[in-house]
Amino acid sequence: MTEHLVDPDVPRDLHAFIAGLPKAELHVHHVGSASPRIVSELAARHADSKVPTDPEALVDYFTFTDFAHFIDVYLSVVDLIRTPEDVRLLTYEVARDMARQQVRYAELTITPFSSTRRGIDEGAFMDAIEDARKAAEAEFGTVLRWCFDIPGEAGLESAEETARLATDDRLRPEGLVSFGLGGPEIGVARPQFKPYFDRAIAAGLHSVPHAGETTGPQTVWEALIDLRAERIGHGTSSAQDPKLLAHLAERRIPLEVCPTSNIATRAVRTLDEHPIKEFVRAGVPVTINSDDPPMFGTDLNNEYAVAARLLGLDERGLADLAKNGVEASFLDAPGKARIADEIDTYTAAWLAS
Ligand SMILES: O=C(O)c1cccc(C(=O)CC[C@H]2O[C@@H](n3cnc4c(=O)[nH]cnc43)[C@H](O)[C@@H]2O)c1
Ligand SMILES: [Zn+2]
Repeated sequence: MTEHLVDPDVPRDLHAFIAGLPKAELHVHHVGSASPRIVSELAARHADSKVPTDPEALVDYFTFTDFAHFIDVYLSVVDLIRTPEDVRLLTYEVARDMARQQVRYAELTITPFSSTRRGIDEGAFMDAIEDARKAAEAEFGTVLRWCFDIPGEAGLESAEETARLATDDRLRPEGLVSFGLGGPEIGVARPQFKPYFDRAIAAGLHSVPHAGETTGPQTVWEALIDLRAERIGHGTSSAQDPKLLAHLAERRIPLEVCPTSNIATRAVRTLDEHPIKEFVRAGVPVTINSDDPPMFGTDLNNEYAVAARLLGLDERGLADLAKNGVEASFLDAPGKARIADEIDTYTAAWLAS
């Protein structure tokens, strides 16, 4: 258990249960998962960077005034990823951190445009993530899949490049399962990305845009209608629209909820005001995720502890939440059944002990 992340309002044995619970993570960013250990190593490799090398100083550096400030800091860490070897190191080490939290399966959101525009060769980039994926699965037992996302604020040039990298048969990596849209939402209308999502969907990818993180429920409707979203990244403002909640519940469209992220970027004022309870009450499938965990001073286990507190969950409730993540994933049916069985076996053994 990571001591600094122990929520005093959650019993210690529930923290211990969460720490051992097999989990799937569906909303977590590649660069945003770089721990102080990884950031320090990359910053030391590239000494001209303004990113601190001292893990202690990173805590202050990762304190954000608003979403725009978060993106500025995020891009300064992106600037540390300069070579295919940096890409491989980041990916492999992120998987190691996930395995320590009993993450069995993760869909990692990667922004290839940010790397290719900084001069990393596209083929070498794909080889680096695939090499790390295979090594991580063999060595840590964590299965990684990729979501390639458009960094919305970088415009349609980035959308074109992301769609090309995701759909070109010579480049498209084996682990790619979905297509997303990230970055700021204010001033970056979702419908303009429809042609790129159409191409990705035609190529067999699932649609998982961010929507309703920093804007209202209309953005979530646009993600559903224009981008044919199968899951919604965040979807926080959906709580403001009862018809939207009913639609998400009826169509079984999961929300990728990341509670601590929403506080860190000031999208929600306090955890107690987080709408996760409304989502559950409305019957919307809720999954728990960490988004950019070290940047937000959290990890997936802590997000489950936060959810346990906000939703009043015991071990069985937490196991159901973990199974929501498995069910909402893009794993095949035997893969889902394997992790769900593992969750049940673990929970039964825990309750019997
Ligand atoms: O890479 C560039 O050169 C570049 C230029 C202009 C704009 C951008 C971006 O907008 C990058 C945003 C980046 O942020 C990622 N991200 C991480 N966490 C979140 C989140 O909670 N909500 C939205 N976006 C997030 C996202 O994957 C983009 O890659 C880049
Ligand atoms: Zn995100």
